[in-house]
Amino acid sequence: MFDSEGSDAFEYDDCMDIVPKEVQVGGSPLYKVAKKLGKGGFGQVYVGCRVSSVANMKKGSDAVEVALKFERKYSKGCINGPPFEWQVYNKLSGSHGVPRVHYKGSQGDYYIMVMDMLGPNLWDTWKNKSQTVSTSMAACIAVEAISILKNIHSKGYVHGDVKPENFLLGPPGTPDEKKLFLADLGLATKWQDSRGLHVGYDQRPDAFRGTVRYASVHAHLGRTSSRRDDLESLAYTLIFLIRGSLPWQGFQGDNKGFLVCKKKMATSLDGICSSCPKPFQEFLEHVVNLKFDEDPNYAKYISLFDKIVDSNPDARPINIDGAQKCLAGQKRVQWISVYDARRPLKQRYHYNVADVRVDSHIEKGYNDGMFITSLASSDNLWAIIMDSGSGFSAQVYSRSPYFFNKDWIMEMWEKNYYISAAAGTRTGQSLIVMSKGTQYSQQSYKVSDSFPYKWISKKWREGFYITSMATAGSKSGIVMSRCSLYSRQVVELDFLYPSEGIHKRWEEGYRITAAAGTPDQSAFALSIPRKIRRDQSQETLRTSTFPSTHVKEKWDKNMYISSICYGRTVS
Ligand SMILES: Nc1ncnc2c1ncn2[C@@H]1O[C@H](COP(=O)(O)OP(=O)(O)OP(=O)(O)O)[C@@H](O)[C@H]1O
Repeated sequence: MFDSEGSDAFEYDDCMDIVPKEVQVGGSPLYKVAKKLGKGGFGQVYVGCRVSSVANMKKGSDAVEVALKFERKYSKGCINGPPFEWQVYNKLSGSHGVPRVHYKGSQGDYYIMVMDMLGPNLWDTWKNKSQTVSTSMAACIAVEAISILKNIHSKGYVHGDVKPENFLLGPPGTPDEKKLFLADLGLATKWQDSRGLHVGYDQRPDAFRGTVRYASVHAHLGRTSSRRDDLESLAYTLIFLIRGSLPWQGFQGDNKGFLVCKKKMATSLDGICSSCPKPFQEFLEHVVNLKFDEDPNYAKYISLFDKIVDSNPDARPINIDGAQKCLAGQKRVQWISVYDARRPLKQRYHYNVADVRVDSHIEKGYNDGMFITSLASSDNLWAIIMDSGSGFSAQVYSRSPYFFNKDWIMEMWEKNYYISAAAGTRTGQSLIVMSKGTQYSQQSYKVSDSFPYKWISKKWREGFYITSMATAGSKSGIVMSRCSLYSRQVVELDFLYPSEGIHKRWEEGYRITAAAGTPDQSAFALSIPRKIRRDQSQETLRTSTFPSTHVKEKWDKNMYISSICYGRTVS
């Protein structure tokens, strides 16, 4: 496990380590030491067969066959007493995806752990399966491994040596044979101190711990381990299992670590992931961009593999219960609607509106003295909110196959109309509404592949405020206007609904003034209005279907939709 490239790189002299023939430690029954199961940098693992029982044996620790992990006293990892791994197992043993340790103690020259007997590791499985695993198997390993790392991380630890050899399946022929475990906690470290704070960052370029082939670039560079490193190693593990190799294999000699690191840094993500299905590259992309102390979004990573994990549980080669639990508490919500307290007004909503019906709904609203105030799109159908309280004096709109049809917008700007609402469909069409009577004096918009925070900041400095936001697929369209409506503005952006952020902002006097959602992000512009209205209350609602009954209940309380967006957000 220490500075090794992979299990194929190990060489041992079996005669050097003669483990006892029988073991009894820490009040355990007596075990006969049988077949060797595996061997790593420090430890050797054998099957132990129970030959006696002890009084009051706890359930689970009465197994007839166990795994015995031997570590030589005074070896590198045990200079100051029992291996550090023991302490980590005290915290993690038996929790989701971690083998259970029943007894531990020393005997003769060894520290010995008695643990659940498990099945083959993923390295052996990979070797026996013509050195590649199916996409379906890799996807199941991915999601379940992410949930196991989430569990280990939630207890304050980083595993530190994520690789195929350390993932074990349950024993063949038992109900656990499709269950995944992550063993070998010998290189675990704490990322969280006893007060729950993140450990401090440091870098010691000479201090490498881990396995060269799967180590994160940060680990190569000697940076303090944090959760991102386990996830990066997991990404390399998965890619290795699918492709059968990684681009930095084959270096030899004293300088190997350095050369591997250099190659890792120089190889593009496309190059590392070539011939892997897209979710694996997306996963790698997410995790290599994690900051030292950033909270990984495990649920989000798991959902990247949604499309390639078999929907039929029986067809899955690995059990993914842990991953599903991880997502279970994560209610998927689609609609986010924002309500403002207003003086009574007439408001109307239309949802699931197909293109052909857009004109008739809008015309009817215009005839009844209403203007469009918010727009959204779900599954290429439109949601249109119209009301009588907009203050607009005239309005035009345009549906187009492009996300923001520049020519039409320029033409309408010339005529003193300003964009007052916009929405885009998953496939890139847009519906743009421009109005007169908006209180805007100048306007600018930007369409981009990622949220254009830099551009927004620049525009803020020039006196513009976000006045509309829309998305089309993963593209964002942000409209900013010079106006005297607000005195300050901020943006809350999250993979989830940024509940905490929004509540904090509300307390500071901000109100949501624009919202947009993509399949994996939601964005809110929150502003402090210049004119303080008497009742400034605001509420948000997240629902999986269009909130038609809720809207009516809100109207009864004089709360009216002020923004609405649709995005597959997770809360
Ligand atoms: N509980 C278990 N049941 C079955 N096999 C096991 C068990 N624990 C470990 N093994 C086998 O023994 C191998 C080495 O175990 P482990 O990784 O714990 O030892 P190590 O010396 O710390 O190894 P490394 O050098 O890889 O860190 C594993 O890859 C696995 O094949």
